[in-house]
Amino acid sequence: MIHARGLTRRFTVKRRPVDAVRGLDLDVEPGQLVAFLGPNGAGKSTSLRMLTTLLPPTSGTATVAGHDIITAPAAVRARIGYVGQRSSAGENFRARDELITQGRSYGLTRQDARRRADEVLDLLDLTPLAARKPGTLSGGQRRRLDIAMGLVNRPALLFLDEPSTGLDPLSRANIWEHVLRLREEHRTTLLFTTHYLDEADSMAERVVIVDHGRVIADGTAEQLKADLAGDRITITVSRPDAAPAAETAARLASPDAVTVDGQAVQIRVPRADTALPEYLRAFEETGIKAIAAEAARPTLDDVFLALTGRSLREGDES
Ligand SMILES: Nc1ncnc2c1ncn2[C@@H]1O[C@H](COP(=O)(O)OP(=O)(O)OP(=O)(O)O)[C@@H](O)[C@H]1O
Repeated sequence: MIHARGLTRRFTVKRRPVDAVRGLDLDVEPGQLVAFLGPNGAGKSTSLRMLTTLLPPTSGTATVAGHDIITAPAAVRARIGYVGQRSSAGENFRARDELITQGRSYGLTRQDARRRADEVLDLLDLTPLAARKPGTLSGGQRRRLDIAMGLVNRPALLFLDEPSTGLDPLSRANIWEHVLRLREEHRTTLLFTTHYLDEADSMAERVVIVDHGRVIADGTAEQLKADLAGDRITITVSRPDAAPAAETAARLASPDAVTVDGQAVQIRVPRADTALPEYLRAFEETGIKAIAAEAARPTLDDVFLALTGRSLREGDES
């Protein structure tokens, strides 16, 4: 469904080059649900905009939904849907009319455009809101309308750029319910970008992590966590400062696997169940009293940290 080779995009900002995407290779099979995860400025949106023909690449090639993005952009656009970060619906027309206009722009007859508008309203549970103007909808309802707009042409492949950013948890869950239904009922191939680690982890069957315009990891969330991050154990000690405990821990683990946070020492290990008793024994032997211990499975943030030395959460806050 997507075959991209060496896609790059350079912008010039104040006469300086900015390499937003530095050689994207990506193959997505029909029906896959793929998350594009990365910090601010990693090149996620630029990649999506190239794959959807909204932005010409500086170099590289790609076929999307069977057509070349450079030589046959209209054929690509006819077969895909794109839901950008900003809402695509205007303010002045009713939701249903927006959808009809969208259908007409794809060459549907007035009658077919109306029929399709009603279908997508139903698919996104928006029928009761069909006569409302987009500006009067809540954030979550409006995002659903954006998705409906992206589905008017029955795309085999839908790109969603941060579909749930800025929404409250309930609206986020609701958006996902609809996206998953779409996939189940229509086998739509889905590629979405997100900052939310939990969303990529729980929703996507495949996670592509990008940083500084490059893919730095690609696999199922489980694979990435098992291969790159390992488990994390946290031991809290009775002393106010855990630095001596960290020194003891570093004798059993590699020093960069150990971090200190106040009274707690965190250690990255391949398997927490066997490692934890070893560390507790070592602490006891050196006269360090542990008052609490816990083991945690890794998150995708641990994967990103292992790959880059940075936290994806830091990127979120910036
Ligand atoms: N139109 C543009 N002109 C100049 N620079 C741009 C343009 N679009 C993107 N960039 C730059 O390219 C880099 C990648 O941006 P992009 O929006 O693709 O990242 P992103 O991963 O989608 O980030 P975010 O999560 O913040 O949306 C950034 O440094 C950004 O400032």
